[in-house]
Parts: sequence; structure tokens; C-alpha cells
Amino acid sequence: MPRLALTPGEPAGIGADLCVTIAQQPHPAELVVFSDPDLLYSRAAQLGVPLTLTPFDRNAPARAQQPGQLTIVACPLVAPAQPGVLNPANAAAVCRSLAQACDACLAGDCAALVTAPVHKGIINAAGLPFSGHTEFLAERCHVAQPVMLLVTPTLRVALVTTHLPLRAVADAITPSRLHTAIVTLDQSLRRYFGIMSPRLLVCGLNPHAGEDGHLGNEERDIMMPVMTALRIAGLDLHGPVPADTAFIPSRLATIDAVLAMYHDQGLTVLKTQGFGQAVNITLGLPIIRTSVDHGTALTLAGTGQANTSSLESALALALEMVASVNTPTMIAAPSHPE
Ligand SMILES: NC(=O)C1=CN([C@@H]2O[C@H](COP(=O)(O)OP(=O)(O)OC[C@H]3O[C@@H](n4cnc5c(N)ncnc54)[C@H](O)[C@@H]3O)[C@@H](O)[C@H]2O)C=CC1
Ligand SMILES: NCC(=O)COP(=O)(O)O
Repeated sequence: MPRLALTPGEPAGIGADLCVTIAQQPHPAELVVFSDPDLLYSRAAQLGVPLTLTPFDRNAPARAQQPGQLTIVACPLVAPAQPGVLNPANAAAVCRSLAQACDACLAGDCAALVTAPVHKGIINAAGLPFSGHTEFLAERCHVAQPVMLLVTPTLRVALVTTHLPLRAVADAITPSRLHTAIVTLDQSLRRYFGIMSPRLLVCGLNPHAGEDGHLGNEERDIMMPVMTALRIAGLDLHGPVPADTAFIPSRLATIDAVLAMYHDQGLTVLKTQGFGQAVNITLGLPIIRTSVDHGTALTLAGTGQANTSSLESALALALEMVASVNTPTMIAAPSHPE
């Protein structure tokens, strides 16, 4: 019976609502929530649902989560949370709970980490450097370059860059970063999704994929050499293709994942197609981490209107990934010539 670490994220947002709501159903795993107990009790009361919290005992056998119950690792907030009202005083506690949940996975106490949304802005406003779970967890796990992959039932989109201002994106598309993103995506699709020879469609950065260098040089000077070397190493790579037609159905029918160069190039399409059903996965970590596809939705906190479907998908996919890790489908990663 696996244990899943669950973090509610921003206490003023819908994360706590989602945790207490999904706790009303049985799950084939023990859900260990890293949270302030009072936050969960008060949000459960607000939503009118029962909740019993049992302290986590790493020496006890894991037990399947029962309706109305959650296992908890208490991570106290500094100030009581008010639905919809951000408070920078709680930002450090949000990060601490995430770090504790990550460490529980690194220690093997939990098989995977599933996260509800944080509010990046309030963490920054509190003076903490933070651009997203992806980067935070990578640093905590001493991983130089994580890769963000979002999946819906019919589309997988990974990103070469994550939470960067658009102005910085072009400079971040280096041969080494592109190489790592492609190899990490290829290996993860084999390992977690059972795809034996992943077909990857790589988007260009510039309009019309640079139009032979007339609208930008990154495709010709950076992307094509990296992709040629990786094709020789055996990877099934297509592109770089113009991003504006990368997602048309006839192209998607022949590939397993799209690699976009930046956040909104890929996620706008994916969320338009599957918002609410999508799962965000951080690839390249020594732990399994999945997350919801949405943000903190502050105006919905405490109202009972937050949709749990993305969190349910994130929990289900985490369990599938846990089950798949022992499947021997890995290949040796081609290294990037520095
Ligand atoms: N995984 C994470 O930690 C993520 C965090 N965020 C953060 O969330 C904050 C707010 O971001 P926004 O861009 O406003 O996106 P958002 O996803 O919070 O809201 C976008 C729209 O979707 C609705 N919505 C979101 N989740 C919903 C749910 N479960 N059920 C029903 N409706 C839902 C909202 O009410 C709003 O209309 C930002 O600080 C952002 O950085 C955003 C995305 C992911
Ligand atoms: N758009 C994805 C997002 O903002 C969530 O990122 P992360 O917090 O999972 O790194």
C-alpha cells in the first residue's frame, strides 16, 4: 500500500478545500497531508464535511485512506488562514511544508508527492526567492534541470524553460538545456508511461521556426545540431516545427509528446484543451511529483465550488507512476558534448 505525500499549498487558496473534499472518498493509498491541522479542520467545517486527522507514524504499516479521514504531518501556519486573503506571514510555512513533504519522499517514507497550488507572488512578496514548485523541488533534490510535463488524457506537453520572463527565454535555450530536456522527456516517457520508443515533436522558438534564419537563428544554430546528434543516438525526434501548427490533430496523431520552448507556448494549448483534467509532473527528480493544472483560485476558497478533478487525476497518475518505476524500460542517456 503506497503512501502519497499531499501538500495543500497556499492556505488562502482552494488547496485545503480540495484536500478535505478528496478525503471524503476512499483511495487505494494512504494520503499523508503536510499541513496545519487547524487549516484543514476549519475548511472542512466551512464546507460542511467531516474530517478526522491521524498523526503520521512512519513505523506503522500504511493503510488505505478511509472516507472522512486523512493522515497528517503537522506543519503549523504562523497566522490563521482566511479564505481568499493572502498573508505573507504564512509564506515561509508553505515552503516548509513543501520541503518536509519532499524530504519524506526522499527518505522513502512516501512513494510520491502530490501538490495543490501555491501563490508564487505572495511567497516572493514575503522576501523568499521562489518561482514554482518545479524549481523549489529541484533545488531541494540537488537537481540542476527539472523538466515540466503536463498531461491530459490525449496530450502531453513538456517545456524546455519554465517560469522565466519572456525576455529571458531565448537566452535560456542553450544546447545543453535543450539536450537535457529532450533526454529527460524521452527517458521519462519510457519509464513512467511505458512508451518504448517515444516520438517527440519539438517546437521552434521563433515564428515559422525561424524561416531558415530570416526570423531568428535559434532553430538553425542551436536546435538542429542538438536534435541531429540525438537522432544519431537513436531518439525519434521531429522538428523543430513552427509552433503555431505543432498542435494540429494530424501532427498530434503521429507523436507521443510535444516539447515546447516556453511556458505559454505549450500550456496555453494544453489548458485550452484539457483544463481541469490535466496533471503537471516534474521530471528529472529522484522523487515522483505530480500536481494540479490550476492555480490558487482565491475567490473560490471556502465556497465549495472548487473542482477536484485535476487533483484526483494527479493522485491517480502518481499511483500509476509509482507502480511503473520497477519496469525495466530505461535506456542509457546520450550525454551532451560540452
Ligand atoms: N501548481 C501551482 O502551484 C500553480 C500555481 N499557480 C498560481 O496560482 C495563482 C493564481 O493563478 P491564476 O493564473 O489566476 O490561475 P487559477 O488557475 O488560479 O485561476 C484561473 C481560473 O480558473 C478557475 N479555477 C482554477 N482552479 C479551479 C478549480 N479547481 N475549480 C474551479 N475553477 C477553478 C479560477 O476561478 C479562475 O477563473 C498564481 O499565483 C499562480 O502562480 C498557477 C498555476 C499552478
Ligand atoms: N503553469 C504551471 C505552474 O505554474 C505550476 O508550476 P509548479 O508550481 O508546479 O512549478
